[in-house]
Amino acid sequence: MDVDSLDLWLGNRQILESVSLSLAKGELVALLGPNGAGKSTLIRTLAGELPAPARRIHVDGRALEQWSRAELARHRAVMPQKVDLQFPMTVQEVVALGRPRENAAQRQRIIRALLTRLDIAHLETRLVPTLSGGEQQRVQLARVLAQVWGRPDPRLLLLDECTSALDPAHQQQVFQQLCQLAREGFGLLVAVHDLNLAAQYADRLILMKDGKVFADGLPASVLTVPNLRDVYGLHSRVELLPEGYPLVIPQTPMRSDSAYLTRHELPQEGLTDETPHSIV
Ligand SMILES: Nc1ncnc2c1ncn2[C@@H]1O[C@H](COP(=O)(O)OP(=O)(O)OP(=O)(O)O)[C@@H](O)[C@H]1O
Repeated sequence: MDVDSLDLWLGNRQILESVSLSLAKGELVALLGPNGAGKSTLIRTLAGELPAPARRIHVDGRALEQWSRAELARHRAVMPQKVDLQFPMTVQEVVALGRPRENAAQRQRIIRALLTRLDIAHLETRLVPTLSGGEQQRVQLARVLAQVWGRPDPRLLLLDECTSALDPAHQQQVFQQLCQLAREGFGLLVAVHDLNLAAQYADRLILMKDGKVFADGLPASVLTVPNLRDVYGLHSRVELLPEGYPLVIPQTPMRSDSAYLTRHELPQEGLTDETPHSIV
């Protein structure tokens, strides 16, 4: 997938400005940036869900607007940030939604494989609305993966915060699966807030700010102290681990907003009337 100088307006607001990026097969790219930077909007635009100007987005060399909805549905899968399922459907039924026209035996094989990969095989017959937030997130990921599983190229996955509700062990497990998918030839663009998870697993990071690409490159070149200060307004320490990727240790938000206090500056006796509300 290639994006060339993409602008996007919603109503009278410009949300994306001159965004250019590429995503190759076999590549896991993490999309980073503060709240409101434009990550979800970019993912929805690349997915064909928001109307983009013509010839700005190419999938496998062909302009996005030349793909039919059915073609796109077969070749890319999208996991939105929020999936709120209220219907009393089982895990198996929800994952099967990702593969509606497959013959029953093959569909069952795919579902089993995905449930095992995402550590939810034991939940197969449970009703999804009764699951925990993290369990539901893994079910939705399995449903999304079912759409593209075993299908021919191009296989593109656009995932918007697919691990935000997961405990650290399951975050690691899901990202290991995403790396495995990249090795199998998928191209993955994954919006994520966890900088260290992104640094650990992504081949490349794209850091957004105010609807623009601020930095795009290897984790160690993107997750730098100045970049984190300029994009997030965050003081941080960054250490290069022996494993070869950076570790970000967030410190405090910038002092320009005097409402923030470091832990050592917090009042010893609990909150007082003088304590800024923003630390409550
Ligand atoms: N339909 C819309 N109309 C107007 N503005 C919108 C619309 N959808 C999103 N926005 C705005 O676009 C900006 C980018 O939103 P977006 O959801 O893409 O950010 P994000 O980087 O995914 O944020 P987060 O990390 O909080 O999920 C925000 O300022 C948001 O308020």
